[in-house]
Amino acid sequence: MTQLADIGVIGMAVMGSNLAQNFARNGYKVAIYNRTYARTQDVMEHYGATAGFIPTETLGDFVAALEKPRCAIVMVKAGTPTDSTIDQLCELMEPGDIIVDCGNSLFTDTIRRERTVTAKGLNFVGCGVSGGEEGALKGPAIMPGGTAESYRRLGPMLEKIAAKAPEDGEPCCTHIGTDGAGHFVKMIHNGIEYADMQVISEAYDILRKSLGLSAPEIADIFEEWNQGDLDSYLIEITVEVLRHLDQETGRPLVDLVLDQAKQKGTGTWTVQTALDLGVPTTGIAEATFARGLSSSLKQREMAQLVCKALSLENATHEPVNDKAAFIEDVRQALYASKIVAYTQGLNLIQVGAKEYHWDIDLGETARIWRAGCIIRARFLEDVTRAYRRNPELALLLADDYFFAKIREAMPHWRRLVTFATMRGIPIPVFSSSLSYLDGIRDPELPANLIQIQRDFFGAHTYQRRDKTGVFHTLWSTPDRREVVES
Ligand SMILES: NC(=O)C1=CN([C@@H]2O[C@H](COP(=O)(O)OP(=O)(O)OC[C@H]3O[C@@H](n4cnc5c(N)ncnc54)[C@H](OP(=O)(O)O)[C@@H]3O)[C@@H](O)[C@H]2O)C=CC1
Ligand SMILES: O=C(CO)[C@H](O)[C@H](O)COP(=O)(O)O
Repeated sequence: MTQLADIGVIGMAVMGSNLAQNFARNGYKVAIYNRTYARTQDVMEHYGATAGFIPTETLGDFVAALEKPRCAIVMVKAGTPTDSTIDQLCELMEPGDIIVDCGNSLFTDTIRRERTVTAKGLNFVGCGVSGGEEGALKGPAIMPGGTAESYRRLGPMLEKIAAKAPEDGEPCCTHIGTDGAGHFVKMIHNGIEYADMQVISEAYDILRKSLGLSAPEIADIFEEWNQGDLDSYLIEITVEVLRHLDQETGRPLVDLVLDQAKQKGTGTWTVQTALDLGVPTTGIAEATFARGLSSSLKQREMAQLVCKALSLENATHEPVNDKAAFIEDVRQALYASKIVAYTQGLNLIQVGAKEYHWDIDLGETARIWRAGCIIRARFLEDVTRAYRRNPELALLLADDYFFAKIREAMPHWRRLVTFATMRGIPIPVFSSSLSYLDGIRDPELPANLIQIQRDFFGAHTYQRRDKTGVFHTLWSTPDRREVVES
């Protein structure tokens, strides 16, 4: 009798085919399926011989090829394609089987899908996977949601294919929480990814515009930074990218790439969720808006024309006297802004967990981000330690270790933000992160004025510093008497 598959993967594009190979390399028999069969054939042609796959042409064949209780991973385009694949699977699978969505699904979709699928007696796990093409193949960071029971069955397989942290060899996979928790955490991982990429880009921009450095020269600086606190996958690939020369022109490829950043949506979802939950996630928001600004072609064209006509294109040109000190200012601003982005992202996870009743362990979350995923960094070992010291830590930057780092960065950061502002170099995340810090530490924000303006035009009431209660001033009466609201 033909051996049945331990697990199946649907979707043979980059992520699904690599994930399937990863399972096979780890000793699992894997059934594979793709809507367009040619893609499955292509995978078989390239990897079939070594991988021990069971190729299937129809979803019915795919389901029939799985050992019971069946475990089917869906790795297709997020949104409607994922819905239709899950709907078709529900028709073919049996109670007790598990459908695992490993795509970048919106967590609220996952909550909805889990309800629908479990109502049919099947199990559903929304599972975040990060690491891109290479991670899927060699070991991604895996963020599964769903029930503890599903994790008992699925967890060992996922932990086996997950990345292992270099510090202790632990798998970068943990049961994040019920229903949409895994996709929620993956979404915020991506939001932090946006902020991390933006701060690296701001550093690159300042270095080229202020010091006139070439891409390979900036790569040398980043390579040095990668030996210290900033050691991370994103800095590492930036070094490679900045050194890469276009084969046709011999020029750095980065200089030839259009400055218009695209996005698939996870950053936007993070910001929308942050707004819904009222969590200030300014670094991620500015990073997302910066991508939007770069792609606002008509507006950019108009602004460039107007500024030229008004001779406003050049702000002051403060010279850089001490190049080494300046580069250190940039490094410190990058590091401090990164601490702020993580502070905000992790705060959003805390608030989301409360709202959606998930028991999310932030130390565990940081632990599984240490390897495999796009934001992997030495830094995450320090974040893990901070939450191990205090699992309830409400503000990462208030942890002793990170606060000391912020304190050290502060003069460099302020100097750099001032310099870039005077020079007219856009630094949306460097500057908004500094403002966030200045705001969150300020015992006297101007929100008192906003409250009283709201009371003036809308009778929205206010509270007072000097006594308890809720108050309203009768602004439209001649004596403007204050009344106590019940
Ligand atoms: N690329 C990355 O770095 C990462 C991607 N992800 C997520 O993983 C998932 C897969 O990503 P990726 O490998 O890049 O592939 P894509 O997101 O480009 O999706 C392509 C796959 O989806 C299938 N598909 C598209 N529409 C349908 C449909 N209507 N019904 C059934 N199948 C359909 C395609 O099948 P067909 O060949 O027939 O068109 C193909 O297998 C996505 O959800 C993505 O967001 C997660 C982490 C990282
Ligand atoms: O999930 C990922 C990595 O973790 C993907 O690479 C993600 O699609 C990248 O997002 P965007 O296309 O919006 O930049």
